[in-house]
Amino acid sequence: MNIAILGFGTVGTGVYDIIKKGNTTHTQNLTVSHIFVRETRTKDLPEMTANIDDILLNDDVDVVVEVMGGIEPAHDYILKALQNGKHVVSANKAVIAKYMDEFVKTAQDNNVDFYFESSVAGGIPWIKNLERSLRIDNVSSISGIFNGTSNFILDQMKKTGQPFADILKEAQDLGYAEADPSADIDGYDIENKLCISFNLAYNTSIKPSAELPCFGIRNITDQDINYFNELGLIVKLMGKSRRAQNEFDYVIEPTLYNPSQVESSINDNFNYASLNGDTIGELGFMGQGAGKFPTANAVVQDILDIVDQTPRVIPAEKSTLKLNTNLSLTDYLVRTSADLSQYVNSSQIKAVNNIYSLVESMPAGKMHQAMAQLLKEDNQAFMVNIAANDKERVL
Ligand SMILES: NC(=O)C1=CN([C@@H]2O[C@H](COP(=O)(O)OP(=O)(O)OC[C@H]3O[C@@H](n4cnc5c(N)ncnc54)[C@H](OP(=O)(O)O)[C@@H]3O)[C@@H](O)[C@H]2O)C=CC1
Ligand SMILES: N[C@@H](CC=O)C(=O)O
Repeated sequence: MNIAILGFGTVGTGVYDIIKKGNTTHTQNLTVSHIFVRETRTKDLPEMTANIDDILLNDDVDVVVEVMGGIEPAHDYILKALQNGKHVVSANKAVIAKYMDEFVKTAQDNNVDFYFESSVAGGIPWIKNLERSLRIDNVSSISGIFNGTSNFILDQMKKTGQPFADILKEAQDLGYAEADPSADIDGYDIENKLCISFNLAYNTSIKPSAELPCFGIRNITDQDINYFNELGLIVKLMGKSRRAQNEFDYVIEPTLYNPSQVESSINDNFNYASLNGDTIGELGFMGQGAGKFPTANAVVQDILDIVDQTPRVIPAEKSTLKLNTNLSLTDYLVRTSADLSQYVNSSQIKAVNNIYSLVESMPAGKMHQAMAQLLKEDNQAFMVNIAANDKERVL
C-alpha cells in the first residue's frame, strides 16, 4: 500500500515515523511513497515533492494522508485525490467540518474511502466507536473534552500557577496547538470536532458558524482557577450536545465539575469523549487528544482499516432533527465588572460575592448571546457553566 503524506509537520512526521519504523506486520506492509511539501522547503528526503500532481495523478499512490491543515488547498487536494480513485485519510477537522458531506459523497461516487478518525480527539478511537454505537442505538447526547491544548492550559494553571501565555507556548512547543492557537483557546477547534461528531451521531449537516454558542478560556485568570479550587470544583472546556425528540442543542463552554465526575480527572493533553446510547448507556473514552504520535497513530489506524476494508456506517438519508440552542436550561457563574442586569433578567441573577454572580435557569443560546453583548463593555468578562448539584457550593 503506497501512502502519500500531504504536509510534513507534527502529524505528518509522526505518520512517517510510525510507518518507517514498521513495528508490526501490519505497518510493515505500508510504504510512504511521497511527501508533499512547500516549494520553499529543502527536500531532504527522497520521497519529498512540491508538485502535487506527482501524487494526485500517480496511479501508484493508494492512500493520500492530508495533514496540512487549513481549508484551501486541503479541500481541493482531498477532492481531487478521491476523484482520482485514491483513498483519503485526513486529520484536518476544519476542512472536514466544512465539507464532510461533499467528501463522503465524492468517496462513495468513486468507490474509495474517506476516513477521519484523528480529526476528533486525537489518538482516541472515537469516530469508530461512535459509528459502532450507531449500529445498535440512537445516540441521545455527546459530551467531551475535545481539545488537548485548552485542557493542558487549564490543568497546568491549576497545578503550577504559571501564566496562561507561558503554558500556551509550552503546548505549542509540544505540538498540541493549532497553527493559529486562538482556535484552541476560543473553542472553535472544539466546534469543528463537535460538528463532525454530532453530524454523524444525529445524521445532520450542521456546519460551524459564528451564530453557534461557543465561549472559550481566553479570559480565564489565576483568580478564577483559585476560586473554583476553593469551591472544590475543576474547570474544563467542554463541547456538549443533547438530543430531545426532534431537536438537539450544542454548546462549547467552560464547565465546572466536582471530583466525583470523570471529567475532573482528565489532565494534561488528554481528551475525554462520551456518548449516551439507548442500550449502551453512558460510554466514555479517554486518551491523548493532541500531539505527534497519538494523532499519527489514529491516522495509521485509518490506513490499516482501509487495508482491511473495514466497512463504515454512513446513512444515506439525512435526519429531520433541528438545532435549537435554547433546548437546555442551566446555571452560570459570571465574572464581570459591568452591570450584568443590563444583559440578563435581574430575577435570574444572584450575587455570590463581590466578584462572581450566579445566573440561574438560562438557555445556553441566550446566555452566550448575553455574554457576547457584555464582552463589548467588559472585554475581560468570563463565564462558566455550573451543574445544579454543585450550586449549593457557591451560595
Ligand atoms: N497536532 C495535533 O495534535 C493534531 C493536529 N490535527 C490536525 O492535523 C493537521 C496538521 O496538524 P499539525 O501537523 O499539528 O500541523 P503543522 O503545522 O505542524 O504541520 C502542517 C504542515 O503542513 C505544511 N503545509 C501547510 N500548508 C501547506 C501547503 N499549502 N503546501 C505544502 N505544505 C503545507 C506546513 O508547512 P508550513 O509550516 O510551512 O506552513 C507544515 O509543515 C491540522 O489540520 C490539525 O488540525 C488533528 C489532531 C491533532
Ligand atoms: N489543537 C488540537 C489538536 C488536536 O486536535 C488540540 O489541542 O486538541
